[in-house]
Amino acid sequence: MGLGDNAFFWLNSWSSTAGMLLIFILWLFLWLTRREVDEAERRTGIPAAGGALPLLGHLPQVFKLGVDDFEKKWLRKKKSKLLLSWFGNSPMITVTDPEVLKHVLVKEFSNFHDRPRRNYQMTQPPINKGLFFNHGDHWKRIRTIITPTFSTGKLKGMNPDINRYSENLADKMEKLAKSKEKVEIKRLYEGFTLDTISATAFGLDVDCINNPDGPFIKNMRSIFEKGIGVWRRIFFTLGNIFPTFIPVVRYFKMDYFDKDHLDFFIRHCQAMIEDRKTRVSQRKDFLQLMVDAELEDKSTTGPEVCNVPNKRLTNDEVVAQVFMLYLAGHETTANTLTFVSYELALNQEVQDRVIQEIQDQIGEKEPTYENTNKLKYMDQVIMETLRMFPPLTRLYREIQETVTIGNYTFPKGWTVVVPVFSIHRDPEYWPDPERFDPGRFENPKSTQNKFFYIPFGQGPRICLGMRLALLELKVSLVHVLKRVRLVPCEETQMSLKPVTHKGTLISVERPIQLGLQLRQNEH
Ligand code: HEM
Repeated sequence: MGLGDNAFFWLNSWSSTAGMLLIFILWLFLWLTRREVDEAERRTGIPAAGGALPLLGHLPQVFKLGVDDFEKKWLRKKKSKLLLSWFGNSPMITVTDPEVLKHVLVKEFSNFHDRPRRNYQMTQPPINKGLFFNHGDHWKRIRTIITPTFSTGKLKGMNPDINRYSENLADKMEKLAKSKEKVEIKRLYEGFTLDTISATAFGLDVDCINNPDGPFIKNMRSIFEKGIGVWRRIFFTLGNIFPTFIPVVRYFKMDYFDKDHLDFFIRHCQAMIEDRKTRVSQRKDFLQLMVDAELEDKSTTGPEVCNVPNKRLTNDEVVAQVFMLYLAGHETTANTLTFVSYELALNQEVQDRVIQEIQDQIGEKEPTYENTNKLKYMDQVIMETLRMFPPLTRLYREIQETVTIGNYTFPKGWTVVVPVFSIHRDPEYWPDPERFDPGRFENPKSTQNKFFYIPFGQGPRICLGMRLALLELKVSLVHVLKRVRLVPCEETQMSLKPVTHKGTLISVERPIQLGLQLRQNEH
């Protein structure tokens, strides 16, 4: 054997040894992962999805199937209503059992009161002081302070603003109907919800429907519509999957929202707060109510002492709450109006009944908080739409302390996922779930406190703006349906498969287009 042969022999045997070592390491990792999964199943009493990979967990399956189908596949396979899975190295417990959900969202609330802390950790101040991101005593204090700003009396005070912008919306739709233009319906509703939230939050008259290029509203649109860009998306995904990556996101001051546009909003909001503090204002918008709440009790210590039930909000906290109202109240309501309109266009007999009810109950009067309460069938239509298209498709909770519910153990620090969209389309609770049928809600009690219907969440962390949203939805629909009939056009998809895997908010692949017909020609 020559020198070259020798080298070849060593190289050959080195590479086969390295290969063996690699296989062994891979096997070891797989074995350790398998052991971790077995141990987690044993500890929690909850079956785990198969095929977990080292480091990645079930991510490859989630990317391949979409998160809802991934969960459905394994829940079915394991014949279970709870499922364990790993997103990277974050353990998740998916819960679809209404009985267990009752405990998670209400009965054992003290153990599940927060959304995962990574949401808060990956959002920069002051925006992370908003109610949605807040946790523990901070959340409790802020929720207590701002809840009265959504009282029945305050909502009634906002009714005239909602009517004004609904009227604008109906005018615009009437014009479009006259010119026989088909419309991308969500664009209109987004303008309407931005107008309404600007008026109710700030007292700002932006008239986004007719004047979409005003500086403030252009800025708000940019915050919500610009998207977060590739790099930020990568950083956030990594932070979500590997919590150890969160300090990197924080170090680079990565924010979910575009910094320049956000700074514009913060400056604007702070100037308005200063103005409201120095001038007596008659306005009863959210900004004023929050500034008043801050001034109500000057005797208490600073808000940093979170377990003191004081009623003071700092300027930063007021800014964060107002921003959050935009964030939580804009897209959710616009989406719901879009899907209601889509279903009414496709189900003309339902639309006829809603129109008849408006005529019977409201007639030529202005829609108000009181008289819209009489629109029982419209309620059913809205409820059924929220069943089929819940704007928030998933809820998340972080487990505070290890707790046992029935036969299951929920370990501290793990995340509970509530797949609202899947629960709302589960045939066990909703026969023929793909069919739009407002009749399901004929008896409103049939779904009250039932944890298989949770479009606004449930328990102490339920949507704070629920009643405002319902008022906005009903008042605007009254104005619109008095003037125009919603009809399908050539571009309207006859069946809609919502997208639920691109984040928590529901969306559709292609924008929904509808036709509009003047109602005055109907008689
Ligand atoms: C149809 C419209 C809406 C739907 C379906 C909706 C749904 C939801 C859901 C599912 C949650 C999470 C609940 C949970 O985690 O248990 C939530 C939270 C919240 N929503 Fe809404 N929402 C809507 C409109 C609004 C509006 C108009 C506002 C205010 C202007 C608002 C303000 C909030 C706030 C502040 C939270 C956070 C509550 C907390 O963490 O304590 N929402 N909403």
